Amino acid sequence: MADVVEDQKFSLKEVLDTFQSCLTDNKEILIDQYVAGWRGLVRFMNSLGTIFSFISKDAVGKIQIMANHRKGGHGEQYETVQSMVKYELAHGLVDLTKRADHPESGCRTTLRLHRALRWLELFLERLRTSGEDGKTSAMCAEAYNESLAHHHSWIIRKASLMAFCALPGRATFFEVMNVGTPDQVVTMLGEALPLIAEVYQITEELYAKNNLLDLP
Ligand SMILES: CCCCCCCCCCCCC/C=C/[C@@H](O)[C@H](COP(=O)(O)O)NC(=O)CCCCCCCCCCCCCCC
Repeated sequence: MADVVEDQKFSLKEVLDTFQSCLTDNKEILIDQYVAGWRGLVRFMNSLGTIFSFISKDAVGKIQIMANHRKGGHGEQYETVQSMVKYELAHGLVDLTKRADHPESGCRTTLRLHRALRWLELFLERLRTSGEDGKTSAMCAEAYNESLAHHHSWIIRKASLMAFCALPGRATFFEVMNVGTPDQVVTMLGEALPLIAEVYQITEELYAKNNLLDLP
């Protein structure tokens, strides 16, 4: 796991830059950069406390699956989300209706991260527009209930909502982001969000077009 999540100081700028660099000129999504964006986010989450380790563990597992696809014999087919979808569908490498021979397909793994990206977008938007006394746990829970919660079991929903209660207040949260003053954080969020939303939208449309939005 050490090669997946290194112990470096997190900066939100890094996520902004990484998600920016994952979009090619013709709007394809580069998997290396997409996965690197998630690595940065997981690193940040780890710095918030061990209560988030069950989330971190799942995310790291998925990051590792995608890294393995890239390192594997067909790694070049996994350069972008678009080429991955084309390759895996053409070769019958995706379990479409029930989990069977391909529980670690790139398509279903990316779908899980993709759904989490929607949570991130909703959460960051709430953080950006919140007042000084805004409650991060409530913002996080609202964003979760509007997105990922629809795809999680009762027990995962309960555990997640409990973990969110351990989130630090807005001021501390902004400090840990390591970006600068609260105003600078808000500016950074304003710059990062349209890119995250674009990456999400492109993936959503690609998955919808290929009937992949409900992969088991
Ligand atoms: C900062 C607070 C962090 C809040 C994180 C909110 C996301 C909550 C996700 C809860 C996942 C619980 C663990 C288990 C999940 C799996 O069941 C489930 C389904 O997988 P399966 O089909 O293979 O079984 N997995 C998933 O939905 C993927 C979850 C991936 C979560 C990645 C979360 C990374 C969070 C990074 C936070 C960074 C905040 C940055 C703010 C500037």
